[in-house]
Amino acid sequence: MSIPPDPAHRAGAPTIGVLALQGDVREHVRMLEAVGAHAVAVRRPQELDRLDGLVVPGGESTTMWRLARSFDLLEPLRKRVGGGLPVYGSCAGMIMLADGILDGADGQETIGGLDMVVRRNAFGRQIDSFEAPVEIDGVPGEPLTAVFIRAPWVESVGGRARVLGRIAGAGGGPARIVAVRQDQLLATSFHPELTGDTRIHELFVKIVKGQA
Ligand SMILES: NC(=O)CC[C@H](N)C(=O)O
Repeated sequence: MSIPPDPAHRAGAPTIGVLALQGDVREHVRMLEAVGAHAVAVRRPQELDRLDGLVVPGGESTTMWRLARSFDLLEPLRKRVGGGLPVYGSCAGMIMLADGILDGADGQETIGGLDMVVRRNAFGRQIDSFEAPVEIDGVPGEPLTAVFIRAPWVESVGGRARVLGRIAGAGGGPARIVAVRQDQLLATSFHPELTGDTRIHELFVKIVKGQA
């Protein structure tokens, strides 16, 4: 079945979906609209067809995985990612894009596609939520103020995955990877949609348009 073009579609604006199973969907829709994309919430497999890009929001990755499975979205999502759909995953969304997870719930699966292993809830109890300045490759200007909420970090990347940003380790510990890109896939441990800073969404829209 083909879906008629959306009348709200602005000329030249890419249509970017926000996976709306769970998590902070509205905030991403707002940010995407602010940077000139046409943003739509998606929760059905056929809604993936008309997308130029997709955001997988933060939330809770175990719940998101379970819902994706019961809405029959996991396989269609994997197919679209495998076919080159640009996807940006934030926090739980980063977990959903990872090829491997540590400390996942029993049997927890991901969409995958990004050659990295992430550790869920990695930053530990005392600092469940915090903000830190992060410099991101490809994001000009001041370091971003990154908001971390029970965030994962990236243990390792392989293949064509490229580290875009790290934060200094707590108490002199090792720096931790918090932003990764592999071709048209982008992932951050943090939540840019919760700040007024649109630079990560701008970068993603450029990736969608083939300009970055
Ligand atoms: N803010 C978030 O998205 C947190 C992610 C969450 N801890 C998870 O494992 O899914």
